[in-house]
Amino acid sequence: MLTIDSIPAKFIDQFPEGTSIHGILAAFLTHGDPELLSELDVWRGVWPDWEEFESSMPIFWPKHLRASNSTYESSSPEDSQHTEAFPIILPPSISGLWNSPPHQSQQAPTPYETRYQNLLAQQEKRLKAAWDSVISVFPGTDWKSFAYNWSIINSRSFYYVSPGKEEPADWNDAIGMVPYADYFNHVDDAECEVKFDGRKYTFKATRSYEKGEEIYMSYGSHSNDFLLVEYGFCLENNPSDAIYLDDIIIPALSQEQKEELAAHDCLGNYNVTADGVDERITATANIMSMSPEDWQKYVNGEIETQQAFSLQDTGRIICEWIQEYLKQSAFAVDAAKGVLMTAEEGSEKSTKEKLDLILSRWKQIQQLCENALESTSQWAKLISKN
Ligand SMILES: C[S@@+](CC[C@H](N)C(=O)[O-])C[C@H]1O[C@@H](n2cnc3c(N)ncnc32)[C@H](O)[C@@H]1O
Repeated sequence: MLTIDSIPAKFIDQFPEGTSIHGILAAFLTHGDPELLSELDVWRGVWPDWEEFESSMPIFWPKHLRASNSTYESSSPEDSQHTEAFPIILPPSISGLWNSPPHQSQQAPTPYETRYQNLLAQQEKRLKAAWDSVISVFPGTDWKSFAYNWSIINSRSFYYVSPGKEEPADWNDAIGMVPYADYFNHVDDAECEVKFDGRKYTFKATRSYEKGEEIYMSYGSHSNDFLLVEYGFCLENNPSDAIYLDDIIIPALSQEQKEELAAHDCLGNYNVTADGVDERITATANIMSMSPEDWQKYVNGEIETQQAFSLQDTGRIICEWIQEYLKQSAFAVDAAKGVLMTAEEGSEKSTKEKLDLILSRWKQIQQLCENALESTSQWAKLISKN
């Protein structure tokens, strides 16, 4: 394995404190001892090339295709600094932006971890921090070489924590590279069991495979927005696909409601899947439709759920939130189609491919919203009959 433990200490010690393991591994692949690196040649020989990352990962797309709430003007020092506004075409979990109100980002009383939201901004922050560290040690570093190695690690690493060490505060840094195991492609419900015993990985097929059949593994239960940003692809069939309603719900809450919800761990990360909404969304819709006294009784389990709130009121509020997301999706689809028309005139093939990918992602989101609407309205009606 290639981990922080296999890199010579004198290489690691050059980096400023706080440099991510991800950054040091990428720096090692870029500037490490050629003799040590030559041992990895066979493995590295079949890695994808830079062009593949450039075309598949939104972080490397041209600026007009990746408008986001990132505070980094650009992850690439080669990019010129544009100030003009670009249409928002990426899904909100990726861009953190909306085409029409609600456009505020999450206003929680205390910030919370949005692991599956603001994806591009979070990724740019990690890459930029790693880049700043590497150029402080190797000022002449070539941006593309480093960004390539950083992306290789980003898309091909496995969970790894050094023996005897605590898990790092940032889960993105619990990483190591497992030669050849990084050839596995991802499906959500992979028929392959992956185990890590603290030292080594084992991979075991959980059914028999035909000769030549591809064995997939699972990279985790990730939404398609996450897969697109981190790995450059979306799954057609993804049971873990989800969208988030935070930017719609949180601005509609009073400060007291936010504090109350935060105290019950029900503020933020409002997750919608094709099956419907999570309990936090239900609890939040309830706080809006119930008296404060009843809500207290309900969260403390002092009254039966069915007596506690009107399912129709709760269901109606939730459906309005999902409709709001659908409204946003119509704006983004129009914006993406507008960009597509200009791209077609200039017959820019790679731009067209990216826009087609974004449009197909939006289609998935719209279908997910429709399914969630259907299951929420059924749930509201069905249970109220009981
Ligand atoms: C760990 S590598 C997997 C092996 C990869 N095919 C290779 O050797 O380059 C992860 C990359 O594989 C691709 N990938 C993995 N699973 C995929 C899938 N289900 N559909 C499309 N691309 C996938 C993506 O480009 C992703 O960034």
